[in-house]
Amino acid sequence: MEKIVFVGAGSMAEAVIAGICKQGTVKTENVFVMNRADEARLEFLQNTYGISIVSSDKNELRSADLVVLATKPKDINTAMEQISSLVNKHAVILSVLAGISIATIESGLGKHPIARSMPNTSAAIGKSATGVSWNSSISSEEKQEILNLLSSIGIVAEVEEDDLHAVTALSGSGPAYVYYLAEALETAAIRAGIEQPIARDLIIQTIEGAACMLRQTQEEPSLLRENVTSPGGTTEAGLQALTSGGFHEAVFSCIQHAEKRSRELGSDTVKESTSSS
Ligand SMILES: NC(=O)C1=CN([C@@H]2O[C@H](COP(=O)(O)OP(=O)(O)OC[C@H]3O[C@@H](n4cnc5c(N)ncnc54)[C@H](O)[C@@H]3O)[C@@H](O)[C@H]2O)C=CC1
Ligand SMILES: O=C(O)[C@@H]1CCC=N1
Repeated sequence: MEKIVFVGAGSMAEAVIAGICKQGTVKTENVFVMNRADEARLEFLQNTYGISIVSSDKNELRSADLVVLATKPKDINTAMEQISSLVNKHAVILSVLAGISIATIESGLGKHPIARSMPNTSAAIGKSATGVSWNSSISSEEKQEILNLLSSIGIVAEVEEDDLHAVTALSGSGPAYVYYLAEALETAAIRAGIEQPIARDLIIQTIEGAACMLRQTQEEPSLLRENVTSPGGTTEAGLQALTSGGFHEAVFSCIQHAEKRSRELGSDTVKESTSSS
């Protein structure tokens, strides 16, 4: 896919742009970006990644091979109204929006080949964990091109469309849970007397080391946990505190609430488009 237009120029668009530009997946001069109103933001992306800004007549959409939808879910109906008459009828559409169904995109833009994906912000360093599903109009060549593009920003799993809500809860939002854990560990470490920069370094290495152990050893997380946990030792004492603090219930509830919210984002958008038509 030669020419790519990003509709929406926020954090997720930047993470994908950074990933594909760094990996050399596409030529930067063939990547265009537009947003609602923030010229300074577009200039920042242009200066940082060497990509181009969509012109005021949005003519680039007419010749785009791939249009990436990257607005907030609440803004997608308006965005689709603004671009639908301009988008090249052969263009593949790649959505990164939480909750928004393929059917909603088809009703906004017509019958295009559509890939609905859920990456995460680690795309910026080629480490996204992305889920993707397809509509029936997409060809196997187009699927392969999207898989190549998404693989350049991390790992990709093809899933049923309905499972994207759970994928969103798990790996779309997932980096935030890990950062939240890092914040809590750092606060606790400082309270225990460790200097902040030292605490930060130890935490980063601990998270990275544990993730690498999971990948490289291919062992069960429970076995790796048991290997750390000496009977009557410090880890056992720490884990007991997590268990009695409701750790499992909290994690279960976290994923459940995030998944539910993803479903709501989709149905809010459908309601909004029905009430405005
Ligand atoms: N931030 C994250 O970690 C992730 C976000 N997502 C999804 O990515 C999408 C974007 O999220 P963020 O980048 O965080 O949001 P953001 O608020 O940073 O960016 C949204 C962008 O859309 C633009 N926009 C709004 N209306 C527009 C219109 N009519 N035409 C053109 N551009 C328009 C805004 O100007 C802004 O540049 C969301 O749908 C979210 O669900 C998916 C995975 C992870
Ligand atoms: O919080 C959100 O709704 C988006 C989707 C996944 C990550 N951020």
